[in-house]
Amino acid sequence: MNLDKLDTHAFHFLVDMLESVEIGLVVLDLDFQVQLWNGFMENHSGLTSTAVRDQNLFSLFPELPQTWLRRKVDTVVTLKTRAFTSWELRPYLFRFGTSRPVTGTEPVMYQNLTISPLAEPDGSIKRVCLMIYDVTDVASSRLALEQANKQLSRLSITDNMTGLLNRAAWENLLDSEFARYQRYCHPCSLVMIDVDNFKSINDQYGHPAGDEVIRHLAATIRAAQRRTDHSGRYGGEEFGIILPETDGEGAMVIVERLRQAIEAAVVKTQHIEIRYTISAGIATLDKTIPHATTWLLQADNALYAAKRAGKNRTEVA
Ligand SMILES: Nc1nc2c(ncn2[C@@H]2O[C@H](COP(=O)(O)OP(=O)(O)OP(=O)(O)O)[C@@H](O)[C@H]2O)c(=O)[nH]1
Repeated sequence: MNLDKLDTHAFHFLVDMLESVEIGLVVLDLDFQVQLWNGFMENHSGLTSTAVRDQNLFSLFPELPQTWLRRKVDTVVTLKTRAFTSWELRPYLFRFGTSRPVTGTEPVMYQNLTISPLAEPDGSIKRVCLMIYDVTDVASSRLALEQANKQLSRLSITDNMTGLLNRAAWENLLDSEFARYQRYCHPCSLVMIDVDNFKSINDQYGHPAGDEVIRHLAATIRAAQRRTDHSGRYGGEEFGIILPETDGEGAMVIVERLRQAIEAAVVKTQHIEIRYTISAGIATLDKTIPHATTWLLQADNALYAAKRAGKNRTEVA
């Protein structure tokens, strides 16, 4: 655009456009005194251009990231080039509200920011222009998509009925804990748990009541475990718990506490009260176990030994 040839009329509607454009425009001198503040900035900050004129930006907005913005502006002035920051790196510069909040986040306007050097006729830089773009819509759909993807990946590793890990996800962790033992030799125990006489619970009270028992056991396991333990639903009424940093004795204490809690519990469902018990098998890793599947087989064998020995008990491989 050739500014020399601009008549007063053209100048007037150019200023009008700057005032009404849906982008925030702020001109600052090198001491961060505000020289220009357009309509977008007035509307969203609630401060008129007269009120901010010649005021220091950081006094007006003490919450601005001062060190960061000064460094950015320094680079723009020194290199005489534009700088750009996307909302993904810094969600916003000015904390403005929005009428279109992003689901699950606070209602702030997401912003992209461009900082441009404004050259004087002699080529020197004495001012910069901040351009603030409202990208809340873009951010909103991107964040919603990310949330949906996160939920999908959570669903793909979760057992629907119990909320514990499903078999595939749990077996992956079994493999990783086995590999970790090979490298660091920290103690690690595996527990397999099965509801006793579950078929007769189903037969006597019905399948939905059987499901309640499965959910009850899962909730009791979840409540008993440490954050570092990994529990999963291995099959119908069979569960596995991996106990990192736990030797055989430690595992026995944990499992016996769980077994006794289950023995003492009552599952109340549709006016019936169900009591049930569990059997458990423990296998603690040692150097003779060649593979994760062998480890699992040992815990399973211990579990069936517990069943054969009369149920409602824990056996060690
Ligand atoms: N309600 C319900 N039952 C299930 C589910 N998955 C498997 N089952 C049932 O669980 C029962 C398992 O029975 P069995 O493997 O014979 O074992 P059990 O009766 O528990 O006997 P022991 O293991 O020897 O104590 C079968 O009747 C399956 O139909 C489920 O998700 N919900």
